[in-house]
Amino acid sequence: MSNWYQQINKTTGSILAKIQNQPFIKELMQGTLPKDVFQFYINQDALYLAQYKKVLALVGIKCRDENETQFFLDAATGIIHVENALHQHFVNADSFTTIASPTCELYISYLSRIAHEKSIAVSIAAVLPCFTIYKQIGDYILENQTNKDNNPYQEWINTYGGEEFAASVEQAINIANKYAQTAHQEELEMMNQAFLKASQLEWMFWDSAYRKEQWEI
Ligand SMILES: Cc1ncc(C[n+]2csc(CCO)c2C)c(N)n1
Repeated sequence: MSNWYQQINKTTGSILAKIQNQPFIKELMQGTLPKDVFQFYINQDALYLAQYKKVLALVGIKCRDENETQFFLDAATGIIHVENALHQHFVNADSFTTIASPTCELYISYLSRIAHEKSIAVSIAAVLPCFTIYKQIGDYILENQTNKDNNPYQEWINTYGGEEFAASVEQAINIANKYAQTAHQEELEMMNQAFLKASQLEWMFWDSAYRKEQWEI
């Protein structure tokens, strides 16, 4: 499979279009997203990132090439530095919860299960939408917004749009494509399923934040 990502990105294109149309993304772009909704998102995202960085570290040590290992371990440490700074900037410590919402729990549990139980190729496919969807959404907002000077969420938008993040996303895609090249049919299908599921979970994560999803019981 010479360009696995190009194919799966095309197949899952309708999910990206649906994310662009989510009220969370529209209001984030307009700067009208209610503060409490954004706060809920940042809080849940902090819980997500705390687990996601461990998943990335696990993916890193499974890689067969030391440059790939370095890439995922750097990405994991990058989360500690960059994203924690962003969260500290936004999170009001008094209202911070340590309880993951049902969707947050589902997403981190899913990634953790895949990284622990499946091959390196499938594990990379599962962690990839986290990179690619945020890049696509960051770029989409930067290209379409008209309020860069007065959007209260500009710092968040700038983190995921633009050049610096693009280089890291490209590297993640290249590594995924490399493993897809030597994957057999059954493994390719599992890669596709993992990428699809993680993309669906990205949609669900924003949807759950917009609804400030709670445990019903
Ligand atoms: C639910 C959720 N999904 C993806 C990201 C974006 N993201 C988190 S870590 C990372 C890789 C290294 O920076 C990326 C792109 C997020 N914040 N929250």
